[in-house]
Amino acid sequence: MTRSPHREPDRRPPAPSAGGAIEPTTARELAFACLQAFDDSGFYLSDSLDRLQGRPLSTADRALAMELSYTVLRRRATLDAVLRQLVSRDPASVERDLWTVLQLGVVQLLLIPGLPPHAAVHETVELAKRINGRWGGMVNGVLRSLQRLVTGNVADAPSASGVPIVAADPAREGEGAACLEIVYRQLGANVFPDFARDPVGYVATAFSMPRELMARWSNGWDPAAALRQAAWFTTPGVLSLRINPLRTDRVRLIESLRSIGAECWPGDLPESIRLAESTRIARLPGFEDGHFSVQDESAMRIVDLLDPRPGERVLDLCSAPGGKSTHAAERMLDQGTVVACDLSERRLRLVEQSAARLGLNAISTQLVADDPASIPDGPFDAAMVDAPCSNMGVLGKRPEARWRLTEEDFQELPALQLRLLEAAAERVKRDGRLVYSTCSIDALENEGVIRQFLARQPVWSATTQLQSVPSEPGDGGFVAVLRRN
Ligand SMILES: C[S@@+](CC[C@H](N)C(=O)[O-])C[C@H]1O[C@@H](n2cnc3c(N)ncnc32)[C@H](O)[C@@H]1O
Repeated sequence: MTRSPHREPDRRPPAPSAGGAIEPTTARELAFACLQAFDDSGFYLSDSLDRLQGRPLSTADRALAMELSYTVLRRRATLDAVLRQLVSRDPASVERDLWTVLQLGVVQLLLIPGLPPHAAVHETVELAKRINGRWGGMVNGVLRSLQRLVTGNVADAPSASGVPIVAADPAREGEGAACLEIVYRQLGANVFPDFARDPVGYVATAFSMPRELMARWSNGWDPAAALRQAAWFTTPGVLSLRINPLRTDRVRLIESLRSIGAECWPGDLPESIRLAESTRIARLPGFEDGHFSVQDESAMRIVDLLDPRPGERVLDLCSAPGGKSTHAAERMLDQGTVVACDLSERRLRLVEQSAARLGLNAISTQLVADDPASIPDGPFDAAMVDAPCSNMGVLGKRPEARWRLTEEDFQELPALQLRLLEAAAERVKRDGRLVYSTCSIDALENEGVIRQFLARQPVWSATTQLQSVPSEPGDGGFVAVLRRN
């Protein structure tokens, strides 16, 4: 994706960070360090969680660090609205890292049910003191004020004083938006705009959804639908696994997952399984032995539509980290070749690691430059372009994306996407298939690119164009199947 400078959700002018780096030894410290790395350098939280774990933390601590840091990033505008009520100083003058510690405290007291409040306050004050000896008193004061501000009531309708908590109803888990339950924890003060009078302002703060992005939603502006869509994007969504048919079958994998207490059931595609709750994937039985990969069902549809067959030569132009290349090789029974290209050498290593874990030999990786001349020559029987995009269909899974996107991205990305699609198309043989996909729900990146492509390349026609709606039941995205006439 085009890198844009990171913007604070509430566009606060940058205050000095004043924290310095810490070597994390607790869940809260790890969460803070990941957020600091994101603010300093734009690092993905998932990368930081792996990188910063200097001293081994327990699985429970790591899971808590992940929940804390992801929730802070997904809900930053909401946390800021609450903090503005509590902090007497001008927020713009508060050191950035101190503000992050305060956000971590508010998340624990308001948004993550089940955390004991005294531990949340104590641990957060200790974290503040460790980063900067002078911060403990202020953090303690703000969090104690927040405890007094919470009235203890819970409502089921949006209001200016209710902080929405979004959870999945366990009885309906895996059903997408249908399983969402939203409850509102009441505060003794109004912190959000009134939903009825200013629905855009309300959703932007109560659900931390940048206004510019909401304006681009393809469902138009229906306040109730927008609220549910924003609520969905505060959750990581449905977790699906794709079985590797060369190593196991769906019935056996479901049995072995259930044998360790992981609730799961078959998904819509023959190779998909839905899990009831997110879990540490590498610990599931069969992961190391390559019995499955993690992949959303909307992403599985892409290779399903490409329909690669044993013995074919297939180009995957934007392949890393390898979700679709490995799926294609599995569908081809590991016979033939998937030429997996990418611009990023580091990410191509991930394709190789996945192929090795899954026992696939048909994948051959190829580093390319942003120049069509570096792409391997055709002819290919089939090609896919799973293009770099805005990630607008997966904002819950990619919490960083919502704060990075700019208007310029929506100008630059379609031009890059069209260029990549044309480069792949040139290498597909007559009667060959070409699939274009994104994990965006933005028309400019989807139908818009296909329209331009068909106008410029009359030998191609589109046989299918599918838009997956976020939460129905998984990620949002787009796929088009093109045929050379
Ligand atoms: C959406 S991701 C691909 C995900 C992948 N298909 C999968 O299923 O795991 C887009 C990828 O495009 C790569 N990319 C960006 N610009 C590129 C270019 N000009 N040529 C090839 N790859 C590019 C990025 O490095 C990134 O890995």
